[in-house]
Amino acid sequence: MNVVRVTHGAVGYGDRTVLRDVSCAVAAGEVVAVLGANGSGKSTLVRAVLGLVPLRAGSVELFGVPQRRFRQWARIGYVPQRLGAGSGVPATVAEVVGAGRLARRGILRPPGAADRAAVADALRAVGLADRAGDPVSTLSGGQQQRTLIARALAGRPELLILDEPTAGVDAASQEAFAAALGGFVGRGGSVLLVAHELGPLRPLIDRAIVVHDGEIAHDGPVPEPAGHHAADDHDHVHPHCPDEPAGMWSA
Ligand SMILES: Nc1ncnc2c1ncn2[C@@H]1O[C@H](COP(=O)(O)OP(=O)(O)OP(=O)(O)O)[C@@H](O)[C@H]1O
Repeated sequence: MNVVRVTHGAVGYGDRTVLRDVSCAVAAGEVVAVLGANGSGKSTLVRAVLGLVPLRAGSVELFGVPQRRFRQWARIGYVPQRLGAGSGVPATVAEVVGAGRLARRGILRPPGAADRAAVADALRAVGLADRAGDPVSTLSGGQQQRTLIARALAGRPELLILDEPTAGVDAASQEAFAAALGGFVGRGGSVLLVAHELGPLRPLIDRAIVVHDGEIAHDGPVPEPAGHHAADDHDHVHPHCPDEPAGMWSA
């Protein structure tokens, strides 16, 4: 079963077309990375999958259901790009992560034992259990990003959609995030992830989609960093984008 399927999707802003004709899918249990140059439309693709920007043509299915009829949003956890959990919000880490339970429990019911357990599990998964009571504003940028990932995990989603989850994040937080994602995938979760640099996430990625010039320029193995092409043992299995900048995919 596909948890995400985009068929001939076109998306734009105003009179600008960003994605012209995009078809791609994420199968249940798969970890798919969306790669591409700055401004190529990676975020636009995941926003279109989530229905945050409308399609001009084509269609999106989520868990086999046309997006316009899909209502089971608790099955999907989303971490947007550079949100900044701490910006002016006096909430504690546990409160922010607890917000990830709202879709599951409904806003008027007080949190129960299952909610508290899910929050504790999510905090442990990202290595922030000891910071639960601290204001988010006292955390580093990487720890704040981990808080947002814990919030998505706390909803016990089946599919995680992450937009550059490790951009600008310190090495310790990147490793903690990779471990949390590995645990999620090990329990059968599916992931669609926008990335610039894969870093410690690389071993988790099953397939890479490269967005280029409004279309999918590559859908297959993770492209090797450009420097590896010179190696004698380089197994040349992937097609190149016509003007792929050197080192764009370097981990
Ligand atoms: N809300 C918006 N209104 C108008 N134009 C937008 C909007 N969001 C994105 N764009 C434009 O659409 C293009 C694709 O943006 P998008 O954020 O999807 O690219 P990206 O591949 O995720 O880039 P980056 O790697 O820099 O995050 C860019 O030229 C961007 O300026």
